[in-house]
Amino acid sequence: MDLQERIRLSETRVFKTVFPNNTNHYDTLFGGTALSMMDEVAFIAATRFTRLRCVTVSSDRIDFTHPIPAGTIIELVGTVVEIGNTSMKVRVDIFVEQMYEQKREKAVSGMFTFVALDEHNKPVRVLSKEVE
Ligand SMILES: CC(=O)SCCNC(=O)CCNC(=O)[C@H](O)C(C)(C)COP(=O)(O)OP(=O)(O)OC[C@H]1O[C@@H](n2cnc3c(N)ncnc32)[C@H](O)[C@@H]1OP(=O)(O)O
Repeated sequence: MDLQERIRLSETRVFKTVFPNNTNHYDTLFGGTALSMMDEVAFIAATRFTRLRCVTVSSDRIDFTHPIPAGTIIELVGTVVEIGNTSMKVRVDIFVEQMYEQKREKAVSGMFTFVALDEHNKPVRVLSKEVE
């Protein structure tokens, strides 16, 4: 499998509803909850890309550009966008959709870095020689 195919196949999409148990006193999705969901989706994408044990080593800038109201549907999309030696960057976007109309927009975007580890928790190469 070539690199582009591997990136395509590891793209990870998760839909969720924004119910009141995840909202703040403004009746919008709590930012910390959004970050947790994003890290999880990024983790799944990194794991599906490498099929190795992956840990989050860093999160870069996260932009919250639109509030996410209670009673909406969100889609989180995680994509591997940069591959290092033992690390990789995964971008996660959150799109918000209205339930009862065809309206969708990007609300949050952020970048997470993961490191692949061996069974002794030592960093290992993300890609085998044959994929490179
Ligand atoms: C899914 C989860 O819930 S994971 C839980 C939260 N995460 C964790 O607990 C991880 C804790 N951190 C660690 O265990 C260690 O920092 C490790 C094992 C990830 C990395 O150990 P290090 O000694 O920093 O490893 P090392 O210096 O060899 O760097 C490994 C790679 O990570 C990159 N890296 C290390 N720190 C950072 C950082 N802060 N930001 C971006 N990249 C980093 C390095 O550039 C290197 O990348 P490359 O091989 O592609 O060039």
